[in-house]
Amino acid sequence: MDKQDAIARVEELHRLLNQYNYEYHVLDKPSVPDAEYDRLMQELIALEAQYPELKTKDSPSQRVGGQALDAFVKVQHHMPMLSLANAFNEGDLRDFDRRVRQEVGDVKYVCELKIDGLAVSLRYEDGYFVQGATRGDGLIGEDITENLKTIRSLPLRLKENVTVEVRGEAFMPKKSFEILNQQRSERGEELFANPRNAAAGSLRQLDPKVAASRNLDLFVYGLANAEELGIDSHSEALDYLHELGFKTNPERRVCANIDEVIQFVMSWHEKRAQLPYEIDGMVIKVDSFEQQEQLGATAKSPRWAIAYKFPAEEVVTKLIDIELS
Ligand SMILES: NC(=O)c1cnc(OC2CCCC2)nc1N
Repeated sequence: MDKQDAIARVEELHRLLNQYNYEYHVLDKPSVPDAEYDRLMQELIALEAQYPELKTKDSPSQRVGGQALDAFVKVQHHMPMLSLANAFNEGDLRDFDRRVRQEVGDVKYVCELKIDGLAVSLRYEDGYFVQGATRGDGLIGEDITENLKTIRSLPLRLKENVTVEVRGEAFMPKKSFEILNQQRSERGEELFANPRNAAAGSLRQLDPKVAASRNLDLFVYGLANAEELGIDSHSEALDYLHELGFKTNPERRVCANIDEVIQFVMSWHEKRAQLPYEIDGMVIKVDSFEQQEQLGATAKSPRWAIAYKFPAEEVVTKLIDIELS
């Protein structure tokens, strides 16, 4: 194949592989068999070997591209990553609602599952993933771009060529956690205490190949620069993120008042055991960005959002049957 044809074919392969990856890992609805995906990937790798100048950073072949690092570079967040104040019971939620309505009057809330993983910030420029970082102290995080690229539900290129700063939670599904600890137990290695620690430990690996082996996943839940994109509410921002190709959590609900919030929150206390990932509570946010602006934030946390923490279950320690020698 001559270079001109190769350029066109590589672009088509990027489009196909990104689409099939999106269908499989974001929609969980693959439209082609894995063998077709693998065949196209092999074709791309062969063309990139034949024409190295066609191997770009955003290529689907470069998800596990990075060399092992010596250390993580620090990153200053364009917009600080705030943390959440906590509510522990219905009264705390009603107090939150009262404070909010005193300030801004009638509000709608968006209720989301609180994914128990690691908060990350993702930067995209003209539709391309350019940098990912941990929360750190909220102002300065660690650059874990190469590790985040290994998460298959993280799009390397968006469906629109926009520049966005996105917040999300990287997590390890329960099944992946169990398999990982089973493997570590067989190798006599120290076990991870929970999926959150396993996800954090995986993303802090200096070698992306280790992160790639950990089957991490990602839900995005915030668009930091939504207002400059002319979006008026958090619920619209989440719909837009989904249209861009991100994986958003479908179990969210817009509630008209705190009674609906409380009913929804309590319904998930029991149901969460059936989820394929761990949640440690719910996050309640004022929907309107104008009202969020009016409410503002303290040094640490927004006044327009609160986390409701589920009571910790009594930890039933799973005795690992120890081979009695
Ligand atoms: N772990 C979660 O699922 C989660 C965490 N945080 C937020 O939003 C915070 C972020 C900054 C202000 C509101 N939403 C979430 N869903």
